[in-house]
Amino acid sequence: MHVVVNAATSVDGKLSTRRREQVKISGEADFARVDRLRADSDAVLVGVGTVLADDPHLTVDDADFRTERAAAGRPAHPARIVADSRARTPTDARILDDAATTYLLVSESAPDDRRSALETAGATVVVAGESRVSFPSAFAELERRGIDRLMVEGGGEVIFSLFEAGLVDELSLYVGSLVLGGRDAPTLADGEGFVESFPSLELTGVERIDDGVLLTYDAS
Ligand SMILES: NC(=O)c1ccc[n+]([C@@H]2O[C@H](COP(=O)([O-])OP(=O)(O)OC[C@H]3O[C@@H](n4cnc5c(N)ncnc54)[C@H](OP(=O)(O)O)[C@@H]3O)[C@@H](O)[C@H]2O)c1
Ligand SMILES: Nc1nc(=O)c(N)c(NC[C@H](O)[C@H](O)[C@H](O)COP(=O)(O)O)[nH]1
Repeated sequence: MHVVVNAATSVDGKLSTRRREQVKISGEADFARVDRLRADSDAVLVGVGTVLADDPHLTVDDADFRTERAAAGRPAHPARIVADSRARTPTDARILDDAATTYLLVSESAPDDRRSALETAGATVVVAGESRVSFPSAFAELERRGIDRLMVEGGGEVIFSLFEAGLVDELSLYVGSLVLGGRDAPTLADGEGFVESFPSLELTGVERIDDGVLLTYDAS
């Protein structure tokens, strides 16, 4: 599986405010680039933290991109994936509508009633990990289901775990020209943090977009 992490941060490295409210950091051109990245992917993954904070839809906006996918025999939208160990995703979340397939990655500790409520709401549940979703085994299962190109849109907890597991191949980071501040605001990679053997990246691109800059890295 090829994993591309895409996110937008403020110049001080924040994904959103200390209240975890969604902030539109990207401008029009960068959101168009993100839409292209989604259209080129078999699936888009976020953590349950992002679902609870943003209620995202994670579909392709551009009709031409959807037509292109259909012409290639692919569904109009990539599959959507939520990492959600305890099946906390609300059953009325936009990500569960029938616009696209939605996989819910849960752990063995997810309550049965929550699992079946979310299956009834349209999710395809994949169990991977004892108390927390294990991305290596979840990705192996998703690969068996035909997902080769995965886009990850955050948030900071999930992105840290993917770097920790050595599962990131590419990173595209849009840095918007604003300061969000906040010692408790989510950043690109939160989690426990590294104290040694820091993942090192190779800078492959620097491009001005809207009033910010897009940095692309090879991480494999
Ligand atoms: N600017 C951007 O590009 C961007 C992108 C995305 C999100 N955001 C913002 O970021 C914030 C959400 O980020 P977040 O870090 O709180 O949430 P997140 O990374 O989206 O989700 C974190 C949750 O995922 C679950 N999870 C399951 N398996 C995991 C694993 N192996 N490793 C890590 N997490 C795992 C955990 O909950 P369980 O233990 O219950 O499973 C964890 O609390 C929101 O404010 C959102 O607006 C911004
Ligand atoms: N590239 C990017 N720039 C931003 O300024 C921003 N706030 C996000 N945030 C990513 C997060 O995952 C959002 O929840 C989805 O971008 C919402 O996706 P929809 O529009 O509902 O499909 N992503």
